Amino acid sequence: MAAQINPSILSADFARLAEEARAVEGADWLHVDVMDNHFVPNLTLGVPVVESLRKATDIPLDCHLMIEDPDRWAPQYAEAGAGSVTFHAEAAAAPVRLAREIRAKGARASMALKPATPIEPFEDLLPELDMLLIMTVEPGFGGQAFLDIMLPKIRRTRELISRHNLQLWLQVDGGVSAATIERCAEAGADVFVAGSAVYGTDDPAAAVRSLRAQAEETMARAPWACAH
Ligand SMILES: O=C(CO)[C@@H](O)[C@H](O)COP(=O)(O)O
Ligand SMILES: [Fe+2]
Repeated sequence: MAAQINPSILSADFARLAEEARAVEGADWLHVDVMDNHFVPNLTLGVPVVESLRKATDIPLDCHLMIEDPDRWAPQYAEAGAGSVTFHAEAAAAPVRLAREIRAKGARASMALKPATPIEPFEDLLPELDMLLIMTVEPGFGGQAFLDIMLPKIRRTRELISRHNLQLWLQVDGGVSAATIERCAEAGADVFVAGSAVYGTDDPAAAVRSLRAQAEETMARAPWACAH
């Protein structure tokens, strides 16, 4: 079973984003953290940068919107060229309508849960999504410590995906590194965001390959993956 590794550019050099995208050649997606300084206490980038990044790399863009009012703004990221658009459940007024609008624009629809947000209330929505993002840190910053207390939520989410026989990807985001990726894969994640664990190294592309090998080795013996 394939693991997907999505380097987060939040840990890259924003003055050299095109070069930093080239530095992770071979990554499955480029994770683009959009922050508005309202939903989270940090400000990063918006649609114009996504449009430029789209022209600068062939790696598909995985936009993680940590913004208020995604119902209004999220479709514009699909139009800007994002291959996947993640909105936060805590910020969306109408998540089903928003997921359908993102899909209608040709992008994969994804929803994120902050650490304190349970998965169970969203069980019936899962068929409307292509990916679910479980935050393993509080959103807003890279380089934070992984929250092990999120592992049960990853397991419960994987169980829901299996029970309903969904093709939903399960992404983890925050503190994912060589020290934590195996726990995430064992619990049921199959898409892994890594910012500081990739861009904090001398060879980001090698870090991507190494993380993917670790995740796939773990998935190969994980009961949930064998049941697929
Ligand atoms: O969305 C976020 C932070 O809010 C993440 O995508 C971080 O950018 C991941 O960085 P690391 O924890 O891997 O350094
Ligand atoms: Fe993110």
